Amino acid sequence: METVAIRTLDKNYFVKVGNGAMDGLAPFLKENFPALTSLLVITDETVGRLYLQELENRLEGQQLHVKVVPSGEEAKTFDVYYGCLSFALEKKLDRKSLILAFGGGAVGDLAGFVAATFMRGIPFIQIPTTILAHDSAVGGKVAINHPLGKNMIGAFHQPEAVFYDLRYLETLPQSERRSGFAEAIKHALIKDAEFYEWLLDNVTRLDAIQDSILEGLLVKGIRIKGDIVEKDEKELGVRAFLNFGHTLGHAIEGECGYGRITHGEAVLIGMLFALKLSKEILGLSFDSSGFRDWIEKLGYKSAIPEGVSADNLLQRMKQDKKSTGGKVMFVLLKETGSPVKMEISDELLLSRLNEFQRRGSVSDQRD
Ligand SMILES: NC(=O)c1ccc[n+]([C@@H]2O[C@H](COP(=O)([O-])OP(=O)(O)OC[C@H]3O[C@@H](n4cnc5c(N)ncnc54)[C@H](O)[C@@H]3O)[C@@H](O)[C@H]2O)c1
Ligand SMILES: O=C(O)C(=O)C[C@@H](O)[C@H](O)[C@H](O)COP(=O)(O)O
Ligand SMILES: [Zn+2]
Repeated sequence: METVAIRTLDKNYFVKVGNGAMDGLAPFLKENFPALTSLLVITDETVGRLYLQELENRLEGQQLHVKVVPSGEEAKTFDVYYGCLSFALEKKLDRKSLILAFGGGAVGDLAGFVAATFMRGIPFIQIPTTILAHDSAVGGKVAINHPLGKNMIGAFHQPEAVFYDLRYLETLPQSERRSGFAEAIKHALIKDAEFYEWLLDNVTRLDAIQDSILEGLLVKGIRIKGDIVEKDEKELGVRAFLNFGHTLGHAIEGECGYGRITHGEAVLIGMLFALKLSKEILGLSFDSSGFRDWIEKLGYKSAIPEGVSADNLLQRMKQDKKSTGGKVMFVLLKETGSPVKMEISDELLLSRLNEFQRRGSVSDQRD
């Protein structure tokens, strides 16, 4: 079991990571929230079916309400968000209530945004249940989607604590393991070349990452994310580096329809594209073939999904949160572990996107 401390201007909290992390939840509540009036668990249908009873047992004696939302990106809609607020009002939550976000990143983002806005902000705790959520549960970005853009309606609202019990990950489907691992690759690429090499050597199958390795790589990712968030909580500078691969990734998610492609898979395609731009523009020295062979073996798609238009992607990227005045900003790498944010012209983007699309599959994209 590891404990990672996160210190932001807004809040100091810890992330408990490991098998059995959840044993700390009830004592934490007792010690830190003695005047708690009620708890609202927000979870999704899948996680609820698998683990809600266990959570309820842990919280026996508490005034507990449960809101079950649809699984996946469907949870991050305005209607679901509004439904959660109505439920909280009907159940008479107050400012001494606390929300438990019990699920993957979609539930965490939704529940965190409910907590950020209910009565102008009440506390919440993240209880992540996916690999991806080693990223999403830390750092306080909470949001729902708009048809015109990913996470466009949101806030910064740090959790009181994160209890990351890795036993939950045992039931994760392969596609979700793959999605989550993409954010670990991102953390390595933006911050730690050695960690990236270690991942290349040690992670060769996503269905069989040994427990000891899994915990280590998730903790490493959390530390990388935590360090960046501590320096720049509200994304005025270096936090944008955590967006590596997301400029195109979010555009792909929007164009495909939220939930049709997982967040991690879209971000991985975005990282491939950003690596390509980094080589061309910044002379990044990087073994693309090795990278492609590796992600191919892990089962990632490496091409923009068919039928998605480069023009539409460009329009979406112009509305990205990093972009201003319609100028598209990309996170690129000077070297592995050394990101920079830079403006890329519409002309260059369109031409490289068209090229990237034409080349199709991963094995055709060797450059
Ligand atoms: N706030 C942030 O900093 C941040 C960072 C990265 C990603 N995100 C957001 O996170 C979301 C993606 O998160 P995610 O990949 O965790 O997705 P998710 O929450 O949609 O979960 C993926 C799927 O796995 C199921 N699931 C969850 N836990 C499970 C378990 N233990 N066993 C079996 N099934 C389980 C869910 O029901 C869902 O169907 C995206 O909306 C993305 O934008 C946010
Ligand atoms: O925490 C951050 O900052 C990130 O960028 C992490 C990303 O992995 C995550 O997908 C985040 O939600 C994207 O943020 P956005 O501001 O581009 O919506
Ligand atoms: Zn992400």
